[in-house]
Amino acid sequence: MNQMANPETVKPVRSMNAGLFDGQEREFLAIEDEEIAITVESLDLYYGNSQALKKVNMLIPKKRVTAFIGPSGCGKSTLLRCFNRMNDLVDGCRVEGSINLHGENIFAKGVDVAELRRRIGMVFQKPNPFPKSIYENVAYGLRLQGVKDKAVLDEVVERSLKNVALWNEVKDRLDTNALGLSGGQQQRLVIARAIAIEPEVLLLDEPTSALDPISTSKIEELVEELKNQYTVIIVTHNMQQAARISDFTAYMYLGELIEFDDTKKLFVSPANQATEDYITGRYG
Ligand SMILES: Nc1ncnc2c1ncn2[C@@H]1O[C@H](COP(=O)(O)OP(=O)(O)OP(=O)(O)O)[C@@H](O)[C@H]1O
Repeated sequence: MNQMANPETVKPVRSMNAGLFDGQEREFLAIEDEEIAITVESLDLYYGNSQALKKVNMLIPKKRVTAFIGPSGCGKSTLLRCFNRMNDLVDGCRVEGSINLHGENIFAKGVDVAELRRRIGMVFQKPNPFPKSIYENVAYGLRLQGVKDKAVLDEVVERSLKNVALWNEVKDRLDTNALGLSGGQQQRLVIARAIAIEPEVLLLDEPTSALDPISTSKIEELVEELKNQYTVIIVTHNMQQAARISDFTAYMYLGELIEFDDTKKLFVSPANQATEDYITGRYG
């Protein structure tokens, strides 16, 4: 699979998808010009006898948003969960191949998985705040690291909540239970909890699919901000969302990476017929 389409094979812009990019006038990004955060090489993953990922090769650019799209069951979440070795928790799951995070193989013997998960934060479809105060949710990771200084904790809690645009909504009730927040607020809180410990990468697994449109657009705006500091990888079923917020998109099908490219390029001028069928709604 070629990571990038040959410019000579680029077809005329399809008007149908071009509309998704109104107001996004920019040059196509080329993976070759990007600093790479994660390198996936020849990755196979099996759940028991069933193969869920097949020889996936992929470069994830640093401080960009990369979206994984594809039909249900194609392996998007499985691949995402590989990056912080969440699949280790699944009985009978086995991987072959490698994933390098800034040059280190995360599957190598001796890798500290807890430390890996500190470096690679994850947010799930359903917001999962702890049944603790708003403050303690954000301070949680730092407390685990042994930070006790109240001034440090206060500063990080405030900064993290400001970064997710939640501070003004909660600053007067930091001691109340986080479960009392709305779903959209909970999801922003969970993202604040993830960034409080300054991960390098943020994995977002369909972070807005349980949210209303207003909360969804707040999270999308937030993702735009987050990429200034973090490498963001997002699984989404929503192609408009991928078009709105991602820089690069990976289209997966039946465990294989079919196409990976600049998002706009992939949507308006895909190199692969299977990608085109999917993004134009002809799939299935
Ligand atoms: N814990 C598990 N045990 C066994 N098989 C699994 C497990 N998790 C996923 N699978 C299988 O692996 C394949 C890929 O699933 P995965 O959830 O990664 O796909 P997906 O593209 O994220 O799907 P969706 O969009 O529906 O969330 C599917 O065939 C699924 O049934």
